[in-house]
Amino acid sequence: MKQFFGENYVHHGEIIQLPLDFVRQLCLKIQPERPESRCDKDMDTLSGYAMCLPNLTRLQTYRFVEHRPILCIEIKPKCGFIPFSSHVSQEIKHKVCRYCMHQHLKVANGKWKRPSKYCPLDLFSGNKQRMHFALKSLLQEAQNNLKIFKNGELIYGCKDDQECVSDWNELARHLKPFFFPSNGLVSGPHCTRTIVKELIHVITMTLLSSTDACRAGDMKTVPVSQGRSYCEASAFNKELVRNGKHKLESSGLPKDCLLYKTLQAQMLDMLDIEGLYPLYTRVEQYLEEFPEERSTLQIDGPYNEAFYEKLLDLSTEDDGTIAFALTKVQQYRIAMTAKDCSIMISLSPCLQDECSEQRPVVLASKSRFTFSVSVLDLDLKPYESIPHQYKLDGKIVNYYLKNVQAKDDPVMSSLFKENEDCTLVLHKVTLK
Ligand SMILES: O=P(O)(O)O[C@@H]1[C@@H](OP(=O)(O)O)[C@H](OP(=O)(O)O)[C@H](O)[C@H](OP(=O)(O)O)[C@H]1OP(=O)(O)O
Ligand SMILES: Nc1ncnc2c1ncn2[C@@H]1O[C@H](COP(=O)(O)OP(=O)(O)OP(=O)(O)O)[C@@H](O)[C@H]1O
Repeated sequence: MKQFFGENYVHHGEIIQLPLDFVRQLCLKIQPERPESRCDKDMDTLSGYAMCLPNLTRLQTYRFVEHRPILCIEIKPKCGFIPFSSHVSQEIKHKVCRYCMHQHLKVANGKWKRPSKYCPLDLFSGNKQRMHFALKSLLQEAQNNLKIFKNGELIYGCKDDQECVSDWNELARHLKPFFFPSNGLVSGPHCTRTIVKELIHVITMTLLSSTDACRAGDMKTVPVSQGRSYCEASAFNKELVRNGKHKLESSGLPKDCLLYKTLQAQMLDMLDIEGLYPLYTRVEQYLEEFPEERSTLQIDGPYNEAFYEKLLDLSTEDDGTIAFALTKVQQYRIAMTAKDCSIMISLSPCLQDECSEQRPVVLASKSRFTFSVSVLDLDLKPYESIPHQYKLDGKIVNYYLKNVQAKDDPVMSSLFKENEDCTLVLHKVTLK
């Protein structure tokens, strides 16, 4: 993933050996702390190996400022484009993004209590107004897309499935010394709003800031212009339409910022899961016939130079070969990974005379910060998860069409009203 994001933003960690007894004890200790929804996954307690990663809630580049207070904002932006593939069978997928559709299914399944107004297409638009709206929406309903840490400790966002810290006044109290160090701002709702605005501004600027070159930088996946640059379900878009404006601005992302690189990696999903699934089936059938080929085809790695070279073929013309199917499957896995990773932005206050040209600096109205950005959770999504992706895609779209779009449509909604007359009411009956 370093090829896509750049050397400095991906921390591959180090493999370390641990005593088995320590791992067993650790597993027992963390198990009760794990969110319920994650309990289907277990820690590997038998290998005796672990990955040691740097603490990304800390600044990554300038160790000497480590003693300073540090803020870290973690954003899981999710998929920032609407599929442009001709394999898409439902028109709605060309209009409403997956995140916005998925919100309805997640609320119905009880994963979240309320839907979020966040739409990834607003964040990835590069338009400051839309980005501001997206970030504000994340602050209103953080779900698993936003966390804020102060000195490494979670101060805002969901700890687990149940417990969420989302009090803006409390957040402002934590942030005030960072943004208004010499005070001068009275507390109250105005103060809270001002601080939140400052925070959003700083996040926007860091997300749009230049990052170092990466190897895949010249790899033109797909121009953003090919798909729709806004999502019809975005609350920002709906508000514009209500106000009689129909053209949504998309300023485009600077080509060297981390959001742009993330989006390019996501866009390696060129065929959409609907176009990809038959290719996955082709690979599966081939493997059934020639199981010994699995390692030659590098299905499970090694993710080396040869693997990377194959990813560079961006053609979408299917020549019926296994090679074509496999390339698309592996590109899809990269895209999936980029759709589910998190961006960590660490900020540490600095004084004007301490800021040199070598250090990236972001300015707020009354303070300035040195910062670092990193990408987290970049282990490649497994080949085996493709059938699950295919099923989930169908579920998300069908749920949306049945329960959301149908209700917005006047003809369908009258059908629903008629159906309401047929509601079966169950009464409790006491048997004597
Ligand atoms: O499919 P999605 O979009 O729901 O993404 C899953 C995430 O749900 P989200 O939508 O972000 O709430 C999901 O997030 P949570 O664990 O629910 O916070 C995981 O990141 C999951 O990845 P993996 O299967 O654990 O490797 C993610 O699964 P993958 O699709 O990335 O495999
Ligand atoms: N190196 C790190 N530095 C700081 N925080 C981290 C680091 N790695 C993970 N985290 C925190 O832990 C959370 C979960 O991490 P991550 O998503 O990588 O785990 P996972 O592999 O998906 O978890 P699971 O074990 O449940 O499968 C992240 O969202 C982040 O808040």
